Amino acid sequence: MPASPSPARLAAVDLLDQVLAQGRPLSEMARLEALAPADRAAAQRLAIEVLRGLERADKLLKPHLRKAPAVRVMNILRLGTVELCAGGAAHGVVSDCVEIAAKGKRTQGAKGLVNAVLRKVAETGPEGWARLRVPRLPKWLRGPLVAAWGPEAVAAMERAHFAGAPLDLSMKAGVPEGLGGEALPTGSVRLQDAGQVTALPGFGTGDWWVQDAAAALPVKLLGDLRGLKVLDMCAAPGGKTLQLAAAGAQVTALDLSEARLERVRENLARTGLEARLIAGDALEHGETYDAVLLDAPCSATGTIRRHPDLPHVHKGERISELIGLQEALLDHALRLVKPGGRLVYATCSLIPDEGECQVDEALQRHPGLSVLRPEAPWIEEAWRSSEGGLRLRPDFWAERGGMDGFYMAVLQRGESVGDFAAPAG
Ligand SMILES: C[S@@+](CC[C@H](N)C(=O)[O-])C[C@H]1O[C@@H](n2cnc3c(N)ncnc32)[C@H](O)[C@@H]1O
Repeated sequence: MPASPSPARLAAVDLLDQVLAQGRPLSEMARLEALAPADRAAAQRLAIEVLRGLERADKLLKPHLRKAPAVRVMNILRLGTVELCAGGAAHGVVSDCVEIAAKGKRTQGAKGLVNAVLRKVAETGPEGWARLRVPRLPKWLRGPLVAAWGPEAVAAMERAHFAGAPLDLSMKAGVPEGLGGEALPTGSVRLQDAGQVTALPGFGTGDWWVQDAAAALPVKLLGDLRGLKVLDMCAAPGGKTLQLAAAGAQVTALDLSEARLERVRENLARTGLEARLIAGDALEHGETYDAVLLDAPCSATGTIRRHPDLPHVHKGERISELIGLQEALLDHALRLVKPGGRLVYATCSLIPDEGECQVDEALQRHPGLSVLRPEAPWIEEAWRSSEGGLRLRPDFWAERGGMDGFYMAVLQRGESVGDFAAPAG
């Protein structure tokens, strides 16, 4: 009887098929639910490592393949190559990959190929790996980013994507005993090799939540929120809702997706924080607030170091539609904030059309609108952009382990923006 391959490796190949053959993101992982938590975490980690190193793996495999094999066979080979080049024990990796091929009707015939190719990769691959260039972003994204930030900055971003990301946590109050990690100047706690998140001190007691250090900054720009009525206009999965609630605001968390809002509900329950939840289209919401946070839907290109599947799942086809939605949401958010109140506009995008340009254009559309210069000891001058916002990039804080790409600006409305006429009925 053939030996069973490791469940984590088998699931990692399924995940790679899902992303690279079906164009579905890693976050849709229904099939992983049957796995033990440690195997699920290992499968995700392996799939992420392969996606980060995909360009190198394909270059190393090419000389050993006379013609391109079926996608699943290629994904088995990619997994084996990345593991071997990261120092994985050749015997275990090769025999597991052969067993994964043996398990599938359409891959059984490629068992011999998998065995022969991975044995060759085991001999010379690890040395060749280090000589290959840092994997590049796909053309649809690289072009606009080079135009915006220049070739050197984009090369630095690619190095940050390839290096991956540490785990950043936002604290509800103090840091729980035994958590360890580095206290970042912006207030987050950073763990370099965290392992299983649910096993860390303070998870069960809801003392913190996972949130990239850059993603934690837009809420900080809203200032003192104690007792204020605040709208989180695009709230799910809720990292910023938790921050707003922990800062003492009376929070309304709104999101179009009922399913994603469920994640906000779970996060509130775990942390013991409170917010009013509304599922619906923010463009139809008509209440006014002391402050509004608009963390708008976007290309999410700032999160590629955590989500290397993203450039394979999206090819930029939705960006112009997203830019239109951001503009409509920003105009509407201005009507929902009381005159004199603050609105923070944010996106986890590296594309200026979704950040700097949105604010520039809003200033032209609304003569009563101003951008407030954010002031805080943790703000670095290099982060400031000309229209008054903050631009964060994955290549910043390189010595500390980077940060997600983000854009954020604090807007203050005057009287002339115009109020929202709630739909009748
Ligand atoms: C960038 S995510 C928000 C992340 C969230 N603020 C956090 O920190 O966890 C954008 C969210 O906008 C929601 N969304 C998209 N269009 C919307 C609309 N018209 N009204 C309300 N929410 C919308 C999406 O469902 C998605 O959850």
